[in-house]
Amino acid sequence: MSADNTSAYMPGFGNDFETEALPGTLPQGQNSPQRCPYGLYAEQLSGSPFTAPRATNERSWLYRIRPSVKHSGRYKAVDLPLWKSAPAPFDSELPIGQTRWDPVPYPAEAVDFIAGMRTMTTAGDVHGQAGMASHTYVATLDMQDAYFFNADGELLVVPQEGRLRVFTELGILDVAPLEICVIPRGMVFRVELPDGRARGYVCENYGATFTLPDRGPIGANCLANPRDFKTPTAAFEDKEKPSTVTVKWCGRFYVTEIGHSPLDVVAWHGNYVPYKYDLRTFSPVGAILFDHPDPSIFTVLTAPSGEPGTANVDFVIFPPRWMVAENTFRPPWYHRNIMSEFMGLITGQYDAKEQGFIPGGMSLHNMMLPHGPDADGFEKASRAELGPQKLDATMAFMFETRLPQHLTDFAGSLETRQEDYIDCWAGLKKRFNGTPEGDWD
Ligand SMILES: O=C(O)Cc1cc(O)ccc1O
Ligand SMILES: [Fe+2]
Repeated sequence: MSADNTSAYMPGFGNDFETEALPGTLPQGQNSPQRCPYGLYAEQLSGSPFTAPRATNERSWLYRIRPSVKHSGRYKAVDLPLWKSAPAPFDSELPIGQTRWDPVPYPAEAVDFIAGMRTMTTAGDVHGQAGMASHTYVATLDMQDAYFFNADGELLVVPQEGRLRVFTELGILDVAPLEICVIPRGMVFRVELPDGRARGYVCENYGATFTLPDRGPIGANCLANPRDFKTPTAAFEDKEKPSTVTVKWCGRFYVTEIGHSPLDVVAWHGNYVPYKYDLRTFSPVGAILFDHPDPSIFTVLTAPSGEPGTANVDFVIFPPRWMVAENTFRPPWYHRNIMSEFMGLITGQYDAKEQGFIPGGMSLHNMMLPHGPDADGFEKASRAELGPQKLDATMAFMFETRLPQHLTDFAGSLETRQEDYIDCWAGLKKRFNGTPEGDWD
């Protein structure tokens, strides 16, 4: 392990960072000296094509004890049947419809962060590097001498219960509920569970990497500010022990056995990096006179597709905030959406669904399927006396993609699926009675 096995961070989003766990390990003024300091090997990890425009060009230079070819032997196929990849249309026999689940229970057998991954939805095509998958994870076992990397996309991890200690090639991320982290495509890592068990959500993004949304007329501040993103300083393991490296590659899994830790990067520089972000540092902007804006104002990170304004996937949150709009139905309006909305609740209550959507739970409102506040929510919001009101101690989020999200068989047959979810709208009455006031009795 590096010096003292603690995590430390550098602020900024998309920066060109440099960091060394031992002084004097980074070559200066060049990337590939004839011999690197300390006898380290130089290696480039590219997250974009070499020729990508400067604004989207991502790569890091890693100075490591062994080159990555030594962390990869012969691969053999392994099965992780609950981690699914697109295309998997109609993996579930369930007809289309609004869907909601209570939290996935912890399994009886001990599983680590990788074996504990359960795919709920898939969208797009992993082979075409477009689309995403929504997962929930339930983990009870540390990855000790077990390592993993995902060639299929970056992983945006949203802890809901229990902290995660994510050892990556570039350093250590300590992540707690109400924080998130992003692990880049191809980066080796392992996850420990300081609280013994952990549950949360993962967005696997097959497409272009997450970036900060443009703010337009909002200006240079608010929403997610770049300095609140934290990238770890270099940390390494110099560990000679029988170990496994599992790889996800085009939807399949392979394992290779090696005799040492692959987390052996002593120093690195570059902009292809893991990072974490505290959702409490998001500065929401909203309606300060009337009406309910589109939820895109709460976008933390967006992964663009090739089409302007049309995200491969957006990561959107619904954080604590003041509601002040006058003469306004304040919860989300009823709507149908070309994009597909997978939601989770980290803590508290969500204003459109005060009952039934519980922390650790999930919902899916797919392409063009109607949804909005439940009958109780509509009733309450339509009659509420409208003073300034704080929505407090709450944090919901959404993975919203331009592509339809297909349910997995696991999601469709999960025992915590609420078969009666649709009934939450049953009590919505006809109020139209031919008079301008309508019928509010
Ligand atoms: O469906 C949802 O609850 C998410 C959502 C919230 C909102 O404020 C507006 C639109 C929207 O899809
Ligand atoms: Fe919605």
